[in-house]
Amino acid sequence: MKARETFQKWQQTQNLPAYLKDQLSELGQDSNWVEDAFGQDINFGTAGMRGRLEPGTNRINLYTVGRVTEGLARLINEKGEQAQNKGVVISFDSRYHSREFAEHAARILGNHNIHVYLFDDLRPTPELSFAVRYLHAAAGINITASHNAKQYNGYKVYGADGAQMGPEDAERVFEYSQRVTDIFNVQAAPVVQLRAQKTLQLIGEDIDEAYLAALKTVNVNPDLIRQNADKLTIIYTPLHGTGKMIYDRAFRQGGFTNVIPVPSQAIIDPEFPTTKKPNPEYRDVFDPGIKLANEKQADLIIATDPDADRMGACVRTKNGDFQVLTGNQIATLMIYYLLVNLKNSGQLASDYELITSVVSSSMPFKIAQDFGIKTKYVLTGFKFIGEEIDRMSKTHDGKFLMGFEESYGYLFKPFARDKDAMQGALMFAEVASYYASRNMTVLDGLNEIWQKYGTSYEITKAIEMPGIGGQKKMALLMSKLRSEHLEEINGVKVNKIQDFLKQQEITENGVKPLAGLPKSNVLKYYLADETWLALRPSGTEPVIKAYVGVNKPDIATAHAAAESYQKAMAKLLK
Ligand SMILES: O=P(O)(O)OC[C@H]1O[C@H](O)[C@H](O)[C@@H](O)[C@@H]1O
Repeated sequence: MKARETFQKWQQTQNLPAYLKDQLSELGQDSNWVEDAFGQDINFGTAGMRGRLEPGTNRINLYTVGRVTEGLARLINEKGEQAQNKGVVISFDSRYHSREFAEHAARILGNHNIHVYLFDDLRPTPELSFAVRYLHAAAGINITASHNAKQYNGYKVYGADGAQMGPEDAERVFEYSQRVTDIFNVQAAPVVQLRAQKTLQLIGEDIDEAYLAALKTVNVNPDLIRQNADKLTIIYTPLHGTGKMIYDRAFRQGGFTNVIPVPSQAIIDPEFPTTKKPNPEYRDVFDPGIKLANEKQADLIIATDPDADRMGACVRTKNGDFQVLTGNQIATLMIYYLLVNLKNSGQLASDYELITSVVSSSMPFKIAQDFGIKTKYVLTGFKFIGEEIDRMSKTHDGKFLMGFEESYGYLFKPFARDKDAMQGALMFAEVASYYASRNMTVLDGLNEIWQKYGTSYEITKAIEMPGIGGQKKMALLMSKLRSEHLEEINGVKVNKIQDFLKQQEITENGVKPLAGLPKSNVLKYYLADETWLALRPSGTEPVIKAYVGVNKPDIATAHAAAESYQKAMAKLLK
């Protein structure tokens, strides 16, 4: 059906809630919006479905949530009674309509006789991942748009292993959802009936306790933490979201006794009023934390995004200012600390494995290789780290030590199979304790690592290309660059190009197949000066991402080089 016809059908639908009707008449004035919102069905990206909270088949609303849940329900029904009884765990974040969508999904699954465990209140994404495994459920759903702006919501789907569904399963859920002929008529059973039948079960504190018990296993040197607890004051912000539900107990039981929340950001609020985007990548989200840190003379601020899967940190510099660390820098500090600790305690084994994405820093890999452990690259999306952990657990080939992505995602203990900001926060606080025990700050620690391994510095830039026009532009740019086989960038020779879509590796000696990873629209360039560059359209936001990683003798040179490469990339994307 054409976009306009579908739009008209929505306009004529009687029972549409008033807020959607209002949005339809307001936004529907713009024909580009109609084309974008109704021209296609919203599909799975890097981390499930994500879109603006608006009417439309390419948006997140009660109907698109209903349709995809119906797809999941049919898939589970097809697997049979055992899968139905194992059930689905559902959680939600602090966004507008999150609870409503979660309950709607519960009622649709219940209508298919599928057992549902519904969290009684908002909870972190990693806790949902943990709960799927803990309850031996068949699947999980989380209603969240993670770190996106307040206008967004989303739908993450998990498999029985607790990882977000990989592309094949997600494709099946999508396919099944496409069999729904009337998006306005997906059947949902009444809550009272589902409760009476015991098909719908509420969960909450019971899972919190189990998750907290698991979180106790994350820190590797509790004595060190205890001995240095007084030296460390941590300011913590949940950025108006789910971290609020668990952080206090998690830090306290870990031995971190001086943790002070940022009051204005510890209010659960779908407006995210203190930020433009509640994303711990950005300096402005730390502003209230910096103010508090100055009052309390704290050197470290930890932030978790609204669904508490991303963790970021801001640290005091020598001149008293504050600096936001990149996800790569945080991961570098963490892996170095972990490996030093393993070595010092005589537990370092060569089958430990570090997993990261092809667009993350090469520094943690350099460190891991120096300590003689295994390393593995996967595509962007924590589900691929989840898949690799699953492979290891089945084959016993490799022992999971850490997974990370430059996008502020870390995991250490596989009781959760998605990035876990609570694990990240506990580990980073331990890293800070380690340096405090040596009368150093984490920035001193980073400098020490750079002196040993050389300075690596990465910048990721996201260039906005919204709507269907933006999608077309991104596709054109990628295919143009793909065909160009650039020989130099910014005056430096390109030694190798990896094309993850064509699965080819291009060097001056010709074209070789690139094996080992599924197809993905990513181009990666390796340059003669140890720089790598990558380009890919984001799977969670309407942006194209340009990644630059340089390796230089010192940080000032590295900064300058990375900026200059970013400018060169921006020109390529004109
Ligand atoms: O670059 P994108 O496709 O937007 O994805 C960026 C990140 O988004 C989410 O946080 C996913 O959970 C991550 O796995 C991913 O790295």
